[in-house]
Amino acid sequence: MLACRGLTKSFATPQGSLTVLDGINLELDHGDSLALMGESGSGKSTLMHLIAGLDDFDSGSLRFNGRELGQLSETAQARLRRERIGLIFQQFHLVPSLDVRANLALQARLAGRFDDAWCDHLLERLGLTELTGRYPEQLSGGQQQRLAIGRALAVRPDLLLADEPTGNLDERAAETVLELLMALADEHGCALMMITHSPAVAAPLRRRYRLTHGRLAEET
Ligand SMILES: Nc1ncnc2c1ncn2[C@@H]1O[C@H](COP(=O)(O)OP(=O)(O)OP(=O)(O)O)[C@@H](O)[C@H]1O
Repeated sequence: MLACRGLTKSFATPQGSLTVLDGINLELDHGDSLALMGESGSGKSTLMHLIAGLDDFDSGSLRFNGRELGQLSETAQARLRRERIGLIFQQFHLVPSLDVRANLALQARLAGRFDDAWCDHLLERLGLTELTGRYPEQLSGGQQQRLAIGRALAVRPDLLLADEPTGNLDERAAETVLELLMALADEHGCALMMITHSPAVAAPLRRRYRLTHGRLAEET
């Protein structure tokens, strides 16, 4: 479903060009799950941003569902990503003026993929049914992150990208959120790529990769 080949990315800095990704090869299939680990500054978020289309790569190839992203128009790329990729960040990025149900449905509505029954199912699975009329500020951190997971899944994506999704949560809330994230990705058959610093968080995922000096290596 996702195939990166020889992806490179450098940033211009006052000290000169900084090569962050130096030939990344990676494949991810439906139902697969992968932890992306590495020191702070090793390029984990940069790689995720390239896959999500939040930034451009310098060279290499990025194929998603059999299509070379670089060959699609900006609009087609944006549509593909809006419809097929769900993003979850450490900060929840919920809309303060929308209640739980409206936040959950937001991306799916924008992508033209809203399904009432699927949203109800997600609310139920995420333990948010009783809270549907509340606003984000009336939720705990764990509840907010569960809602952000629901929003990403509401679109029925092929790929979920999660950047330290439990980084802002205490241990107990983190555990619940992770279990739900993995269970729902599994039930829905979508691939999951998760950035984490924690070996314990990475352990249940099918594969673990480490970024070092711009290169990606699988941990055995
Ligand atoms: N827009 C930018 N301009 C210049 N340098 C950048 C830019 N974005 C990221 N970098 C640099 O690229 C490197 C990789 O950053 P990135 O955020 O991908 O690391 P990370 O592995 O996700 O780190 P962390 O675990 O701390 O979140 C860092 O040295 C960072 O300073």
